[in-house]
Amino acid sequence: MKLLNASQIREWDQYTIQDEPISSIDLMERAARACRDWIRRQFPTHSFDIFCCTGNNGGDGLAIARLLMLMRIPVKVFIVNAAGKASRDFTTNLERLKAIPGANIIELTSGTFPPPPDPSAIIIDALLGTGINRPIEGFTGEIVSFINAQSNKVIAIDMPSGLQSDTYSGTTPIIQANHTLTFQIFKLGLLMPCNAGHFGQVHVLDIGLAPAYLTTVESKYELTEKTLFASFYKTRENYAHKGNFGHALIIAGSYGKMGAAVLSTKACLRSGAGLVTAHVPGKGVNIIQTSAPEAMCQTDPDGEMITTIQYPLKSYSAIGIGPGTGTHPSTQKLLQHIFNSYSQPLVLDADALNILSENKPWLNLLPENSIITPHPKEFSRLFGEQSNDFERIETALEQASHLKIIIILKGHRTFIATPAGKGYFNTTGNAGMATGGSGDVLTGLITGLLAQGYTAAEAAIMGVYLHGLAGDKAAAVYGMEAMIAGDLVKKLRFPAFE
Ligand SMILES: NC(=O)C1=CN([C@@H]2O[C@H](COP(=O)(O)OP(=O)(O)OC[C@H]3O[C@@H](n4cnc5c(N)ncnc54)[C@H](O)[C@@H]3O)[C@@H](O)[C@H]2O)[C@@H](O)CC1
Ligand SMILES: [K+]
Repeated sequence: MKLLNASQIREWDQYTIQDEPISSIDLMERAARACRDWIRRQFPTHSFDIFCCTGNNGGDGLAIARLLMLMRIPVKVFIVNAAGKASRDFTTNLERLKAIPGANIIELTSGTFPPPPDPSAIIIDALLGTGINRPIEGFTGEIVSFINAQSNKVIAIDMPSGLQSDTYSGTTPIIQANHTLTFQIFKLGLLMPCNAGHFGQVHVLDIGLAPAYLTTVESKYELTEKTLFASFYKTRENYAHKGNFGHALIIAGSYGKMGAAVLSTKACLRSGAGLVTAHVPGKGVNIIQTSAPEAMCQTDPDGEMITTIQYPLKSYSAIGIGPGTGTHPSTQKLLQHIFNSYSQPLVLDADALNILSENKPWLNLLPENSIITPHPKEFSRLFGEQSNDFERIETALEQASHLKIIIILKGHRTFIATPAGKGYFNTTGNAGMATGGSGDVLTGLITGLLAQGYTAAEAAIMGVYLHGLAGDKAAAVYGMEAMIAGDLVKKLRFPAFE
């Protein structure tokens, strides 16, 4: 699914209004009904204090208030800056609400604050949505602070008021919601970790915008969903043999960190690679051969770390380097040798990234379409400190296109930057994956996908998606706390496509 910016979303609304056709007020009603249904399902016994400004987000709030009242649910409506310029659909919805007997509508002007809400009431924030084009100030800002100071649950409609959908919002007054009911599609601002305290849990509500618009619109960002995965996925031929699925080499491990080599080798085997070889320190041979008997093993002349490769690399269709290798100068020298002698894409993680951050000019030696998988700290060590998450993904895109590599910025919504200038946010995975060895599994998996002939961008997107999916399956069995990286390997599954 493409991600759209605020002006594209406005265009999508207008497209739907003309294409369906549907009037703007009826589209608002459809959005309000979707919110009412969600709210009723989640909070069937609560009362609601609904805060509205006078634009279309406020119009949504008024329509939700009316729909809840019609179900005999207690609702209070507060209109903030009632004297401000009202949108047409806000005005229509205000008339409709006033026509309901017993409608409790309170207009708030500068300096008048509402009484504290009933402790069991839920606050609905329908102050401002995607129309925001400047920081919230003045009385509206004071109302935002008033809402944030209450201990009541807050549901934001479309966007938490004050939160920009496309850019960094800074430290101006912004609603801190427990839930955000956003319309039709994720917004960039609802994917950024720095905004997590504002959006809470995000629920995308289908308001029936015309799907045809999405096929015509250009977007820099996309979500990795099953349909995207399916568009890359290569079905296996009945007569295929192991030679069709590449030979992956995993260079990993050091004394005390052989687990990293085991995890990435096993994940590489589960990726579907035809053959997998693990290059490990001499003393690690028994560990690998016992725990991953399906893999072959090359041993380093050094017993405890990786220093030398004495065989030609060109017979390997993909190489993954870094899990648990350490950063000893001999390992660094080997890495430089590989950069200079291997021309196919590499997958680099963990200590390989630490080595790169100590030798930044080597970034320019990376074979085209190599894949690096930094977490935010590793990313800063490689490319400098960023002041916020929006800046970080922009830098990732710039560096991916400058260095002609794929950058996988790991996090809750892992971001994949491609050299073509496109960015993908992953939709699978959970906080249980924040555990040692999880990254090693990802490295092995992506290396194995590359070895099978998937392009670097495809391997990165599929690998990250499958890795998260395995995490979700592991969390369903063990819970987020008890799951460990080895469970990700066990739970790796390719989705079934009809
Ligand atoms: N047909 C449509 O366009 C639909 C729109 N919908 C709702 O409409 C919202 C967008 O509505 P609007 O474009 O009217 O915008 P908003 O309701 O988000 O904001 C209203 C107006 O406030 C002003 N404003 C901007 N920044 C401000 C600030 N910091 N402080 C105070 N005022 C500020 C602007 O003039 C803006 O147009 C969406 O978020 C969604 O909730 C939904 O009803 C679905 C259908
Ligand atoms: K809002």
